[in-house]
Amino acid sequence: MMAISRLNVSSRGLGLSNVTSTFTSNAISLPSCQSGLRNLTRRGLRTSCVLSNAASGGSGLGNVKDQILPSVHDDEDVRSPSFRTLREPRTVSLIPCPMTFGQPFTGTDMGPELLMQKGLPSMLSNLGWRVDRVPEVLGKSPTSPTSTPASSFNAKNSSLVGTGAKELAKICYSKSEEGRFPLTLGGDHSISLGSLAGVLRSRPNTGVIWVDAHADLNTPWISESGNMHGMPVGLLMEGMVPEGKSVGEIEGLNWLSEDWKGEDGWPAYTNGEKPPTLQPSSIVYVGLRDVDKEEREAIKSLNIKYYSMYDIDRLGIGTVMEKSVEHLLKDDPDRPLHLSYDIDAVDPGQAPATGTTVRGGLTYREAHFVAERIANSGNLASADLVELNPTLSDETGAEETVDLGLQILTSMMGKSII
Ligand SMILES: NC(=[NH2+])NCCC[C@H](N)C(=O)O
Repeated sequence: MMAISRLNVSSRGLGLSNVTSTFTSNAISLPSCQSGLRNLTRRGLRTSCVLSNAASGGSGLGNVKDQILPSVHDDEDVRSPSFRTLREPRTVSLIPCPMTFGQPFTGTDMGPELLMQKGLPSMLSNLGWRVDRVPEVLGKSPTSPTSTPASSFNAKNSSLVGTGAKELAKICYSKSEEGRFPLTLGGDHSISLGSLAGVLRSRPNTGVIWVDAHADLNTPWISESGNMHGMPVGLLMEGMVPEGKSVGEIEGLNWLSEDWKGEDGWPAYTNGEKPPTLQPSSIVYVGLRDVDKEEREAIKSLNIKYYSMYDIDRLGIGTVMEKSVEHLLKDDPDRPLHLSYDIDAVDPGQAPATGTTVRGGLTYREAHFVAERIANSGNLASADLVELNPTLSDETGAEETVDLGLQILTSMMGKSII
């Protein structure tokens, strides 16, 4: 036990620069991972290479592989994901959302296609899901950032982000209404403004698990960067908008204002309905390690539940996830849950291909466990996986990150070891 936890802690210490440069030199001079292993072992990084074999689907070292098997347990078994808040037959709506205007890098739009090409739809059907493939959500006009006037708010590309999020919100809303599981593939994390708003409109009592290195609790009134991938939680969270201001006045976000007139797929708020919001008690953060000053203050003053990397080191991921699930389900065991998974929650050693890497993240197994435990709650009803950007790492790192994304997705959708 001691040995395992020490190994975890030390693998957190492998910084992006270390790991990436090791892979970079291997990628150029050594074609196979077997050769990579020799180099890595010399540097004492054997774990990382075993992971890269696992990620590449089992080729290479002996029996290291990742199998996609649905659970064989019966409903009584606590390990058996039942997705019981959904309508039968259990259907996942797979929503590719390659939108990237919430942060500065291009390349985040490649995530959905890579995940699809690598077989996500058939993996999901092997897990027992009916798969409803939704056409790409790209957002409508304005079509290019150059045609967009600069936002008068500290929210870069807000018209593009907001219009795109509205399109996604419509889809997540209608799929949730049909009792399906909206599974959104980003794109940067600003898309979750849309997925979460859509899901919350249909299922207002949804509880949220936000797995991320960052809190994404900014608003244009407090953000240091103005990047909207740092704002999806803040824009929906009750208590984050200053007195006398409203999210609906931001360009592109009028669909979140109380006097929204309504359009096809996103009706006006009538009969006392309010625009979707998230209560501070309805979210749990897991994996935080890079939180802006104002976000920290908001987390404390709103009493938002969080488990930072410090807490994960202290308590272990098992306890952290028990407490997270218990926090969200204590008052309503039948509450639907939404899992928003930013790949940058994972340590850059295992997930280098993303835009805002922060050292000291979740290990490979912790990254899986988070998804497995939420699936096993039986309450998971919607999810996002965001911020894969294969252009921000060498080829090996890109492939490992996409493969890890696929494994996290299949874990949250019910893949089980036994
Ligand atoms: N989803 C993300 N990667 N978010 C990063 C946010 C970083 C920083 N807190 C910001 O607001 O700019």
